[in-house]
Amino acid sequence: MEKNAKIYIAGHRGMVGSAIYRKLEKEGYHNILTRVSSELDLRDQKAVADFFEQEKPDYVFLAAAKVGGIVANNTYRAEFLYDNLQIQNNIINSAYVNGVKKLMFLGSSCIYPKMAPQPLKEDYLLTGTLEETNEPYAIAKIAGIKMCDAYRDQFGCNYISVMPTNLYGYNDNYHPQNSHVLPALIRRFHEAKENSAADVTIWGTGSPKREFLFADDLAEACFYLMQNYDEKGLVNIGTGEDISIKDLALLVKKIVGYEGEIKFDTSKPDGTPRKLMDVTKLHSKGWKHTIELEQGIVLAYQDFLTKWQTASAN
Ligand SMILES: NC(=O)C1=CN([C@@H]2O[C@H](COP(=O)(O)OP(=O)(O)OC[C@H]3O[C@@H](n4cnc5c(N)ncnc54)[C@H](OP(=O)(O)O)[C@@H]3O)[C@@H](O)[C@H]2O)C=CC1
Ligand SMILES: C[C@H]1O[C@H](OP(=O)(O)OP(=O)(O)OC[C@H]2O[C@@H](n3cnc4c(=O)[nH]c(N)nc43)[C@H](O)[C@@H]2O)[C@@H](O)[C@@H](O)C1=O
Repeated sequence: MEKNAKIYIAGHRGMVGSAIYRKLEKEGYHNILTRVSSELDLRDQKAVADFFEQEKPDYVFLAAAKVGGIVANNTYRAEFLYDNLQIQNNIINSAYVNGVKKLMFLGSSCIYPKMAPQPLKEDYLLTGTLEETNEPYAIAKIAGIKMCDAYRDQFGCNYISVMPTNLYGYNDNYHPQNSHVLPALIRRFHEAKENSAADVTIWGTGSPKREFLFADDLAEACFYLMQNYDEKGLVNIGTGEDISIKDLALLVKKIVGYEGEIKFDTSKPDGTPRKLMDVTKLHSKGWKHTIELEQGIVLAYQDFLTKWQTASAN
């Protein structure tokens, strides 16, 4: 990407989009195009077509999506399917119509079958049944991969698809029900410490395993792959290491400094038992993560504290 290229980050206010924005700024890119959802609803086909026709971006990072944790995915099933299909269809087609040089589509590790062998290799896509709680979201993400591939096959578009593992970091969503596990635990342990609560309840059995990548590391990978990867199909982005939800809870508890007990609410879903990424392809392209889990949680907790204190002061 040339330093004066016009680069559109869809979803620049979100956790991932804001990390990509910081990375591009740090690298000296100054022609970054952004719109918040209240200015441009990416589900609106005409609005997106007009925006692309007017702005003619050179490159696109597609990091806008309806996103949430296991309960949000399972509750807002229609929105996770409709919004995500609309957003990605509108952007990918408008990018083609307006001659975008390269586009990156962000999927998710939930595209893989629930019971796929571990670690998850890219060629396990579409080899089995999906996890029920996030099937609508996963189907939208699989359609996004296939859109990019079909536009490459038929029209020669250089559109690439990356599949991040579970993410956390600055600007995360700390909603008590709709967030992902890591921000949810940071908030719950923090509030329990502040209120001297005797125990903290976490969802499910604690036995599922998840892999976590700090969003700024993901942004580094996205930037690297945008310069060095031009292939059809998909590439996993992760660390290649995972942890049980119970051990994750113990780690967050330690970092936050909470001293009470942990309880499990087994009426809440566990979801996929394990989704460890095979990162062989990513490493072979020349990129590896740098922020380890404990260090990342410390950074995320500091970010949470800053925003929490700012919010309580207002
Ligand atoms: N968080 C995670 O653990 C993971 C995320 N991903 C993927 O990474 C990408 C980014 O996720 P993340 O940053 O966590 O999500 P966030 O929820 O933090 O950000 C999503 C962004 O999408 C924008 N958006 C949503 N709906 C619309 C709409 N209708 N019109 C315009 N903009 C819209 C929002 O814009 P605004 O702020 O202006 O409203 C928001 O900034 C997504 O594709 C997601 O699927 C993949 C794996 C894991
Ligand atoms: C990124 C990814 O995110 C989702 O899939 P998920 O990996 O299951 O995500 P999660 O972070 O919500 O949960 C991980 C595990 O943690 C347990 N858990 C414990 N306590 C809390 C808790 O308090 N909140 C949440 N959310 N989970 C909790 C929870 O029961 C589960 O076993 C999908 O959106 C999917 O589509 C997707 O792409």
